[in-house]
Amino acid sequence: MRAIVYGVGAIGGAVATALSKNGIEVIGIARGAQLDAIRENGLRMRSPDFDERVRFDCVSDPAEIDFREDDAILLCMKTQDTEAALERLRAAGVVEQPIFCLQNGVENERIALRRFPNVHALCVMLPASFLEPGEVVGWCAPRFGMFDFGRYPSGHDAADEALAKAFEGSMIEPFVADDAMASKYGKLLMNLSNILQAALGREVDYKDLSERLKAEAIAVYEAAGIAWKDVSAADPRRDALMKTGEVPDVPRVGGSTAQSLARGAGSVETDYLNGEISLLGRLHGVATPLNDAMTRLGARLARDGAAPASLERAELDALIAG
Ligand SMILES: NC(=O)C1=CN([C@@H]2O[C@H](COP(=O)(O)OP(=O)(O)OC[C@H]3O[C@@H](n4cnc5c(N)ncnc54)[C@H](OP(=O)(O)O)[C@@H]3O)[C@@H](O)[C@H]2O)C=CC1
Ligand SMILES: CC(C)(CO)C(=O)C(=O)O
Repeated sequence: MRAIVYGVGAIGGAVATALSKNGIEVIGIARGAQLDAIRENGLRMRSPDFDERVRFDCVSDPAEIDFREDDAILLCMKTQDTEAALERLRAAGVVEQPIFCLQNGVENERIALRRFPNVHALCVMLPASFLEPGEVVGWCAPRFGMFDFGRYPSGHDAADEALAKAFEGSMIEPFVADDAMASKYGKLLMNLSNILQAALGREVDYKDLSERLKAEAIAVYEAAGIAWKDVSAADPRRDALMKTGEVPDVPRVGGSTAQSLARGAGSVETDYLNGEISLLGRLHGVATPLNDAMTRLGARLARDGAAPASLERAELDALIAG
């Protein structure tokens, strides 16, 4: 198998590192300063017990790749960038190769399945940061993280087995699962708080709001008949594989949404996180006022170019009350 890692940020960087170090051929697709840095010096990946620079081929567009039958395409960009990326894959002649969605939320698989027949869902349990070109940090050890994956919408096939083999013994633990989407719906419950952390910062207590966001989502799942699995800290697999630690001289800004704000990316993924709950709520007649408010807040913070932790808790409470 050859891995095409499309979007070499926090997750793509960790994946490219784990696979390259495991002897798998990797081609990254990156852009901007990240592409320049990787081409010049490779990618530095750090975690609480890991600090290495890996080198792998990196291109700026799928058109530069001579695609092969044994390629696995790993989508590692934010959801708002998926459609444009898939169009570039289509233009490059990709048709049958398996496309794995290593992304939060549950919409990427649907976006991909409109265009490609062979789509796989992958639940990413791997907290990582990408803040400087050429550098990615993972926050867990002894593994960077673990993945549940299988064919979309359910089941698994030879492509999943091949990807599991590629990760076997690597810094990322693979789990082939017939119900990977249940893990992804479970993961979405965690990601509903991304926007709270991005707006308020890591030091502020927002547990009460997290619980309310989750309660709305679970009510929506019940109304929609959606199955979900708990992949949070309560997942016993985490004990042996994923202990959160410190990385010397690297401050932790926060999750993927906070990092988008910190990098001034100009967009956040909130429409596909809290917005997914709003969408499902509207489709199934369940009110989701807090997720609605958080979706609006995400759009506002991105529009304003806000920094992470730019809102006081009292301001947020007023905004929710309003
Ligand atoms: N970070 C984390 O801890 C976790 C993230 N996730 C999920 O993983 C997914 C990826 O997140 P994350 O790695 O944090 O995101 P990042 O923003 O760190 O990385 C995505 C990278 O893809 C690049 N990219 C986007 N579109 C293209 C394109 N068309 N061509 C080339 N490069 C492109 C982006 O470039 P640019 O910066 O120029 O936009 C960026 O470098 C998201 O769905 C996220 O929610 C899941 C679990 C944990
Ligand atoms: C759960 C969490 C917060 C881990 O970093 C994540 O998935 C993200 O950052 O989007």
